Amino acid sequence: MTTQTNGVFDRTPLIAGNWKMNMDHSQGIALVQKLAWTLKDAKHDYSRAEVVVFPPFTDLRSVQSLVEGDGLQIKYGAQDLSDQDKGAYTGDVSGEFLAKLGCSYVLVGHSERRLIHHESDELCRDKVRAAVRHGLIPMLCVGEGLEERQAGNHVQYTLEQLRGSLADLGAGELEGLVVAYEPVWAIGTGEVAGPEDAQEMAAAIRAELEKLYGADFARATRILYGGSVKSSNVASIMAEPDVDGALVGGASLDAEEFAKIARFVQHLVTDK
Ligand SMILES: O=C(CO)COP(=O)(O)O
Repeated sequence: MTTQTNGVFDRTPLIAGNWKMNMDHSQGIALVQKLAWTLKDAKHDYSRAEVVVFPPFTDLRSVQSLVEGDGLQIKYGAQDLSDQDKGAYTGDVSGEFLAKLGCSYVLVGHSERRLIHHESDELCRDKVRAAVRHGLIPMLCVGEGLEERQAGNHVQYTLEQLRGSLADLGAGELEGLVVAYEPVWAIGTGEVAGPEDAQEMAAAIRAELEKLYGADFARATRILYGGSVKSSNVASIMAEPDVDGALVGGASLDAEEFAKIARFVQHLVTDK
């Protein structure tokens, strides 16, 4: 990933849409089609801002057919995966199956999984490992709640999550890793972390990655911000040197708004 730069480093910005539990497969196809058309009309350059969607599992086969059939440059991934490859794990989905569906990425440890499904750092680590085993790029989500933010422990808390979710994994296994910083208090609330908050954490995450895996790894790793990102606030967040993209929830369900976010980012990169 060395095409366009974000600030100082060679990192292609990444705009990702996490649909969460929204959009059945026919709605999902319509959304991807509209997104692709909107970006095409705007002459979006995907090499300057990568665009990825994370539909529900049940949409993935339909999205694959559309993307492959129409030769779209939009990439897609799953919102979760099992830490196991196959067997008696009712309701779970293997990374092997996701790879067969053409997924490029997979979210690991989204706060809604950590909080609602009580996923531990250790489980997230095993999921990261499963993703890598099947050639999927893990997009590891970390971020503090309101309590840690108010107590001023947010950096320490988030870095602990990061270390725990990557424990015992080597740099060689993690090529392409993406980290998404999503403060829980900013998700779906309309509260956005200030650009300086996003930068503070992104820089701390990068410094930690450097400690763990060395400078080259840290420099190459993309760190996204997520939490109430919209076309009206993405520019200021992306202006920060360590923020390489956005993980967008609600606003990614509106093709025009999501395309606008991707377009803004592409322009920022071009103009930097
Ligand atoms: O959780 C998020 C993306 O993964 C953020 O969601 P919102 O953009 O709806 O706040």
